[in-house]
Amino acid sequence: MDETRKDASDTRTARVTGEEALAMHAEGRPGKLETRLTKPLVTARDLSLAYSPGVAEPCLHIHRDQRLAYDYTSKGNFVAVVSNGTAVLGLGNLGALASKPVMEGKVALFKRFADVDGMDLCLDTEDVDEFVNCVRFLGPSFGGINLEDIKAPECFVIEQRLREMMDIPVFHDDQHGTAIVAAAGLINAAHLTGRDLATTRLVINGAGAASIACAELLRAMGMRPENIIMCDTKGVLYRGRTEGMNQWKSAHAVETTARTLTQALEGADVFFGLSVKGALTQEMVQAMADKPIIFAMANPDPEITPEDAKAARPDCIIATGRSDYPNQVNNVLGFPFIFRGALDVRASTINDAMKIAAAQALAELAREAVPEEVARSGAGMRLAFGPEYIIPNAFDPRLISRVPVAVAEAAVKSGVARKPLVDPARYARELTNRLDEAANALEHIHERVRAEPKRTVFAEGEEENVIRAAIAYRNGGYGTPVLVGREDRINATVAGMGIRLPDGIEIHNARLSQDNRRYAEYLYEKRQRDGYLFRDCQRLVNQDRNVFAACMVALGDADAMVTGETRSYSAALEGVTSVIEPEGVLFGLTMMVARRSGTVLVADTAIHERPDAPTLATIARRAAAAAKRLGMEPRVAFLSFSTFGDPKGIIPGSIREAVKLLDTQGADFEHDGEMGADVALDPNLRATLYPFSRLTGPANVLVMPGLHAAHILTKAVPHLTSATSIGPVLMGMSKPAQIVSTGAGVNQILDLATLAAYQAVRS
Ligand SMILES: NC(=O)C1=CN([C@@H]2O[C@H](COP(=O)(O)OP(=O)(O)OC[C@H]3O[C@@H](n4cnc5c(N)ncnc54)[C@H](OP(=O)(O)O)[C@@H]3O)[C@@H](O)[C@H]2O)C=CC1
Ligand SMILES: CC(=O)C(=O)O
Ligand SMILES: [Mg+2]
Repeated sequence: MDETRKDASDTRTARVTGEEALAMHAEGRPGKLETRLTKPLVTARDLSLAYSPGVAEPCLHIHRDQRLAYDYTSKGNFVAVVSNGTAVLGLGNLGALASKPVMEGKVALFKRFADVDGMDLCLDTEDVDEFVNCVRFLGPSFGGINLEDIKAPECFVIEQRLREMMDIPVFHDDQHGTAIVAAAGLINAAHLTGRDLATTRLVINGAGAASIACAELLRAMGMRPENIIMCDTKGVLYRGRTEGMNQWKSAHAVETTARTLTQALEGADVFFGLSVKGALTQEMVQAMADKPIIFAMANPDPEITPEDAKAARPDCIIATGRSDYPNQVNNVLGFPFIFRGALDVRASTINDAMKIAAAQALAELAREAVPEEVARSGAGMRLAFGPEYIIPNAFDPRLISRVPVAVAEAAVKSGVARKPLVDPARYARELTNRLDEAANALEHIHERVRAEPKRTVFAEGEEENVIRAAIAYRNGGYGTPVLVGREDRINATVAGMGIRLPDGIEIHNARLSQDNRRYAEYLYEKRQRDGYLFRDCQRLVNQDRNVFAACMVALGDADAMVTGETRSYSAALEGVTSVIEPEGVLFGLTMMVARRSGTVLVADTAIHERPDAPTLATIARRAAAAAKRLGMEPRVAFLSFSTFGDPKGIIPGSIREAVKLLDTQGADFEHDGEMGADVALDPNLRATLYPFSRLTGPANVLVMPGLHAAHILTKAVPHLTSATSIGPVLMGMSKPAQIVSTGAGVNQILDLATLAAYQAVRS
């Protein structure tokens, strides 16, 4: 993995270091997965229902009718990701155990992008019979089998035999997922360069799982076999070659005089790299036809970098398998959505019709006008159909409603669905609801900042977590971090971390800064009638890093700031607001990202201990506006201990007044209250007890009656559930400044630094 350098010509985004990747995997509960219960198991009654004796009922019903397993168990939404680690990405045979991070990652992607549950199974055998038996006997637990990173040619035999034996979809992702996504990209790249697939000349480097499947799918889509030349470690697969061959390679051997990749590429239209890092040279690229199409898909490092390919041939279209370059041709765009569609119609298999439908849906999506929230996310990328955007971005919210529908319809038409697809339009709507728009929006916020990088001050620059966050900020392409602190202290901390401070991070020592006088004068001008003498201002600028950092932002020497790790929230806020004034009502907005109920915004989580009615109404309006910016349709609930007058109390009075104020102001978003949190979040409860309530779904903006309740809710929930809490994000400052909670970790600091930078992008 490339480490830390980033220069102006580097168009890559979201870069991470190996150290960061290790830290992420080790943090908290190691790995990326855990099991979550979908039913309560609290009381003896729960136990009697979920386990003995109650569990006997579904067992007996399933015994009588196997199809009922889909009604009474997780089978229908559960996919096994199975590998023996013989071809882990492009890293080679790392063995079963070392493949586990990738397999956990695939399960995570299934969940994140298509709400498919999964389990990684790393099988410690290279024996085909053992592998096949192991998987076939596990079949009853799963609705589908996703084979992953098993090397050729064993993968072909394993998949074929399992498909014959099992009545659920068995899909080797590296073969078919890759082929589907690469085919979609090629359809569009050929269109852009005026090529007809029937006459296009393709060279594939690699003759393993992914390569053979790509060649087969492209043949099925109209490419001529003689126009596809495949190479492996021994060179071209030509007719008559005997060395290093097998029956799958032989099926793709062609009549040609070319013997090496270099010779094969002379005049070729397209290169597919499904081999190893660095296999394609600039000289080879220069020998290709006009407007060459280069898909360097080896992971984690491509056959050629986009920078090198573009330098050799500025007219090329280049794609890689990575998330940090434009045009990611990676099976992540395929397997989550293909299984989603297959599972939803209980397909017995994933056939060619379903694969082609998926490829076409992907290709068509890239050609459509890009919705605003996706278009504005481009970091140096042109997110309009063209050479830099031939395939949708993995975070495109339209993928979930398009690809599974195409796959499910193809399954029904080709006769492999065991459940009808009654109303495709309704199915598409249900699919959209499976995706958490707000969680997606966070990625778009990050992308937006990458597109307009900002100079952000990290006020507590001597702290290790702050330094780590600043490095991640810089490596992520969000802009230039400025650490406030003493250079020798910062360097000592960095040395203690066992790393070097990368270029592109600035250090400003508040005590020695040449700007101090300017900052002190600015502060004096502002505060002279609030009891501050000039020397007080000088002392504050010299000694209080929050004041110094805030002056940098206020005077335009930086775009945004983040602080708070070492000070109490109120102390940090006092320092910052002595320089940067609030605009209107200042409040804290916390984003609770919960898988089950979606994202919920909570306000005010930072400032007002007991907000009055006008303040509550303003907070609600501004929180609703923030929800809209995140792509949510706001449903605002004013929370209380009482619901619509029962029981009575003082606080509900001011809440009711706030609701009335919004009504008289003609607020253009759903709002209601006062109500308990359960009533707000459970529309069924509301429908039964309070049918007059005006909210049309679960509340997604919770306006809290006071700081006590807000603080307790947002601090307790992440510990009690799997929800993630981001914030409080300070809303209503006249310049972008964010304050983390005392003792915040690297990710929290980075999150708020990025959000501060985003506020700078928008202002
Ligand atoms: N972007 C994406 O979505 C995907 C990318 N890939 C990438 O494709 C690559 C191959 O994966 P997969 O097919 O599963 O693995 P396999 O092990 O099945 O196949 C690897 C193939 O690469 C060939 N190869 C290795 N080194 C070279 C070289 N220097 N020159 C030419 N050929 C070479 C091997 O040749 P030989 O037969 O002679 O040993 C073999 O045919 C990996 O880098 C992987 O990350 C895979 C799936 C998806
Ligand atoms: C993306 C993937 O599956 C691979 O590189 O193996
Ligand atoms: Mg793979």
